Amino acid sequence: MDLAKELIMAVKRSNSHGGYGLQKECEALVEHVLNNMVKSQLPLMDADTKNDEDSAIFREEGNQCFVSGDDEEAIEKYSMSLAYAKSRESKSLALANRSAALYRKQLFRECLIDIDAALDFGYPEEKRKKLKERAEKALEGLKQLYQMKDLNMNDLPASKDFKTAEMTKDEKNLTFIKELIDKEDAATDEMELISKKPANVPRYLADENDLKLANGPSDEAPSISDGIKIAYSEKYGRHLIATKPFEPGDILLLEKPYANVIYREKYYTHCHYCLARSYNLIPCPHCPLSLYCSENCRTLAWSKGHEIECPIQTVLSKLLNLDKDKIRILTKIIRLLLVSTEYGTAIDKLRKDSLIAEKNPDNRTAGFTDEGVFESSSSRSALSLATNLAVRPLMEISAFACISALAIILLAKESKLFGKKYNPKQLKDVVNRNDVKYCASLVFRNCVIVSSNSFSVQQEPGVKAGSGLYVAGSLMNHACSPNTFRHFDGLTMITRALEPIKAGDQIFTCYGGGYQYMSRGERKKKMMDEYFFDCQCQSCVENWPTYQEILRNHVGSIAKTNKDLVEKLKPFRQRLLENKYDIGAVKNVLKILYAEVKMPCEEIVHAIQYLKSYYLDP
Ligand SMILES: C[S@@+](CC[C@H](N)C(=O)[O-])C[C@H]1O[C@@H](n2cnc3c(N)ncnc32)[C@H](O)[C@@H]1O
Repeated sequence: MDLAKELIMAVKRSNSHGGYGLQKECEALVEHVLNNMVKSQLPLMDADTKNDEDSAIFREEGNQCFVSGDDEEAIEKYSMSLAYAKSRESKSLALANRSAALYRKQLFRECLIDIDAALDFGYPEEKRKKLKERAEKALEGLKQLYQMKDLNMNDLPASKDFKTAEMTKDEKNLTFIKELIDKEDAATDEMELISKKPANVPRYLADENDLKLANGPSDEAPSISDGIKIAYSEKYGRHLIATKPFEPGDILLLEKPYANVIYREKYYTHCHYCLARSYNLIPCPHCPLSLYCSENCRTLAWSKGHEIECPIQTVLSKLLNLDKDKIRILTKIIRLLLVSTEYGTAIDKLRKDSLIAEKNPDNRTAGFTDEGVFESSSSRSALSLATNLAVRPLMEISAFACISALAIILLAKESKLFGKKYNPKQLKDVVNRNDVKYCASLVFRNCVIVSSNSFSVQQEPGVKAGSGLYVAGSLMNHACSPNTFRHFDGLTMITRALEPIKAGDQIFTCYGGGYQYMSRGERKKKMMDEYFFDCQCQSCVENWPTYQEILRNHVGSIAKTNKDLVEKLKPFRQRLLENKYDIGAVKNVLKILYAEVKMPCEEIVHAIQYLKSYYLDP
């Protein structure tokens, strides 16, 4: 058996449940791959940089989309053009063109911000007349929009979404737009109208006022409700068990991500830092790949990793033989390394902490801090998440080891994480340094941790903008018919009860293979291939029909068989006919139905859809 295979087998044999207990084996494996990699010819590392030629190409593509009436696509292309633009003139052209598409999309506020920025960047004098006319029309449009909404400018709500501090420099100054508005009094009102963003308060917050865990936070895991405990068993690994009852809609987990990244396909539509959809993206001044919704996000991102990631990202984007999945995993493992080592300043501290964590033989409390807490922001807790190393195929472990070695080479060559940037000749020595070897083992562990534990961040229903590592959320096991569902407030993941939950029930989430849309065979295969377990949830054991089949065949319907129950539900049905978002009525329907009938049942399926729409509909 060759050495690499022997090292992989050692990793598999380490048989640790979570991320701890395999440090030595991981380090040996990645060290071996790293040493081979630096001895061989490294791939050409060309950087994707800002340049006016590419900016012009994307601007032209944007123009074609604009002419064909596709404003969304045009805005995205113009954002690309802005990101690649090097000269002030190219930036002004991209911004001016984006403002045209924004105007047509009736995004008047965003249109005005772009016009102002275009003028600020020195938009060519001979074309300014048209731009200023657009600004006047956009201002008019904005006023009409507010009148239509019957909103007094003074009533514009200063919601929690209105982040004054996060407005871009251009938003705050709006110098040129100010010049357009001549009367002083009017100018104040109109400037207010442009800079104040109408609040977009989610429906549930209007009712609930604030997001709060049902029963408050637990002492052992503050992101989890006090009515839930962390448990461990051979069959389920770590998992969550209710110790108190919950009603549909109750918040069971409320958690910010330990680390998050944007998906590549959202680079030019979403903020790289907070993952919000933005039509006014502003670019990183150094690379053509990262854009932000505000100056505040741009500044925060720089100090929280982008300074290190920026040069790596530009090289990654041009590396041959790297498909989308490999780039995605590389981005995630580098981000996780940066967060856990506090951007390279705490490598030694983390190594010492790992030694303490490795000594805990108890699978249930693996990753608990010295204070006995499973903490969403703690590196010790994050690095304790399930790795599935013992059951992963050899090929996958070997691919992860190669990806990890590549990550370390990129970090050593392109960033100053290890003190300075090293040239190819120096790499042989660098990779044998203890801190570098430790980081190599960490990125390898990160590969297996993120592949078993990441959640997609969906701030708008159905739109997966990026991926986050939610440490406490990762303790939830999967069921194809889960008793919870998730939604997002910014980056915060909110997990709510979908049905009445009893003390003693396990808390399940769905990893993506729901019974509603997938056959049992497909689901079981997905769970085995991606998460290495044989799903034994109720919908798998009983082979429930899909949603479509339940609705088409009226599966389990009470309409004809249970007249008393139908009568009991009548007042709530009436309320829902009048207002589909009457959450009190939905919760009552679910409580009554679950007490008297079993799934699969057509009426429960309907009620679940009402519950989800209340929290998920825009
Ligand atoms: C996100 S983790 C969940 C927490 C994990 N049980 C632990 O011990 O940390 C995902 C892994 O948990 C295990 N798992 C998840 N759902 C399961 C289920 N329904 N039955 C058995 N194992 C499950 C699988 O090993 C899966 O790869």
